[in-house]
Amino acid sequence: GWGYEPTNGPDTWAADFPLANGPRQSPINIIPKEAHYDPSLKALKIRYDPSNTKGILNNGHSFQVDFVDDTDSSTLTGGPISGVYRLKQFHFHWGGSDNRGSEHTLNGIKFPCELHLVHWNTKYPSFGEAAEKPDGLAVVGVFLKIGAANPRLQKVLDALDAIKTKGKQTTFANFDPKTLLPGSLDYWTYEGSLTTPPLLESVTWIVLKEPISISPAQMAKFRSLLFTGDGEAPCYMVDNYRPPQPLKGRLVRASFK
Ligand SMILES: Cc1cc(C(C)C)[n+](CCc2cnc[nH]2)c(C(C)C)c1
Ligand SMILES: [Zn+2]
Repeated sequence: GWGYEPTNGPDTWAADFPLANGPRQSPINIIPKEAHYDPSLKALKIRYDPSNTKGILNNGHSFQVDFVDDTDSSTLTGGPISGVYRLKQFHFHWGGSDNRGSEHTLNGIKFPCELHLVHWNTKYPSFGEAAEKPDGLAVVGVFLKIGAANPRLQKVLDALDAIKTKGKQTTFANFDPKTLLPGSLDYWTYEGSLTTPPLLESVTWIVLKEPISISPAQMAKFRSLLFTGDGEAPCYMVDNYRPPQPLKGRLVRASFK
C-alpha cells in the first residue's frame, strides 16, 4: 500500500490515485506577500468539548486522537466556512530531523511538524460522505517550531508508548485540543485536498499564521513511533509528509493584514 518510503511515497501515488495531479491538491507553499487580505473573512469560532475525546490510534501513517462526533458539541464555525463542521480527529506530520516535517511551507520554509485538526460539514450525514464533497471537510493546520517544551503536548506524548506500532490504540480521555492552538487565530485559507491517498479534493484549509512550540526531546518522542506493525521489521514513523503541490491558479486568502 501507499506510504512515505521511496518505493511507495508521494511521487508514486499518482499511479493508483490519479487525483494526485488534480486542480486542488494539498499541501501548498504559502507566500504571505502573495496572499490576498479578505476583510469579509470572519473570525474562526472553535468550541471543543474535552469529554468528546474517544481514543488515540497509530494508523500506520501518523497517530490520531479521535473524537465522538454524533452531536454538535465540538465544532468549527465562522472563518471561511459556512455552516457547522464537527471535529473528527487531530493528527500530526513530522520529519526525521528538525529541518523538515511540515506539509504546508511558508516562503519555502519547512517546519519540523504540523498539526491537523479535521472537521466535517454537518450538511452531510457522515464524515465518510463529507470527505467526498468539495465543501465536505475543513482542516485547521498549525505549524510547530523548535523551542521550549510545550506542556500542552505532554499528555499526547505520554500516550505514545502505548501505540508504538501500526494498529495499536489506547484509551485517551478528556483532552481539549483548544489548548494546542496558538494565541492568535489569524489564518490563511485556500481550497485543497487530503494530503494522503485517496487525496480527495474536499478540504477547506485554514492554516494558522502563529506556530506553537515543541522541544527537540518532544520531537524525538514522535520519531520513536513505528510505521510498521508488531512482528514486522521496524521502520520509524518519520517524514510522513507530502511536499507542496502546484497552486494551479488558486487564490490564498488571508484573514489579517
Ligand atoms: C477519509 C480520510 C480523511 C483523512 C483526513 C482528512 C483525516 N485522511 C488523512 C489524510 C490527511 C492527513 N492530513 C491531511 N489529509 C485519510 C487517510 C488516513 C487515508 C482518509
Ligand atoms: Zn494531516
